[in-house]
Amino acid sequence: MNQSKEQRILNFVLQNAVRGDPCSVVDTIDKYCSQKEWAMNVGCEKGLILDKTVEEIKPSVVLELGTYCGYSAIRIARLLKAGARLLTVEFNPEFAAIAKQMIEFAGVQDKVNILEGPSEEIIPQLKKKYEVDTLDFVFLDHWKDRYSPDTILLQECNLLRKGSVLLADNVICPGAPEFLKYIRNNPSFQCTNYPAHLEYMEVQDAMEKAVFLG
Ligand SMILES: O=C(NCCCCc1cc2cnccc2s1)c1cc(-c2ccc(F)cc2)cc(O)c1O
Ligand SMILES: [Mg+2]
Repeated sequence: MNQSKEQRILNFVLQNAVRGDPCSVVDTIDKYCSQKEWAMNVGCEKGLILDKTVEEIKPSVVLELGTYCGYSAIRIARLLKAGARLLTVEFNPEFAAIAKQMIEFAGVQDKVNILEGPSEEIIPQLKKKYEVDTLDFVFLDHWKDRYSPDTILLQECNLLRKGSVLLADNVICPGAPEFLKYIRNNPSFQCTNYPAHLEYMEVQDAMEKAVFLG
């Protein structure tokens, strides 16, 4: 049975990156996906916006929606302080299995917990099952039409506190128009747009940051 693209990316990392070195894993994925096969990692340009946001917040508890191969989970986890943790949610079991191996190879597995399932099921479990009080940072990178319902769900589950930061990928390409409409018209959020390019392409994209005002 021939390999999936995600398996080929993982194999390239296992053969070319440095075990235990998250930066080399991130750079190796970017090298493969810019030179050989495009894949929907947040990439290096938007990855820098993600890095700066994490460095600014210094979060203790992070939620990522949309793990894929683990690229952004590794980017985030490498910047987390001792004791901080990342919960990352993936819907596709194959992707979750690839991400687990990628995260372990990078050596950040002690900071990362991969949760398998749809966001609308997982989010309501975060407090009781995953012992979350509130979330300091949420990276939205899953189904684009789930961004606004899941932002509402996070509020309903009392998972946001004054100052919680949401960062959404792809608000231009593929686009999340309903989310932008919702979040920019909501007085409980202070929004900032960060124009960028679609990963590995010369196509316009952007990230949207939204700070919850409580
Ligand atoms: O779809 C994208 N990401 C979402 C994958 C959703 C799977 C999940 C659903 C779900 C539900 N619940 C919990 C966890 C999860 S994970 C995506 C797509 C493009 C893209 C694709 C073609 C193209 F021509 C131009 C851009 C670029 C990107 O950066 C992306 O992130
Ligand atoms: Mg994305």
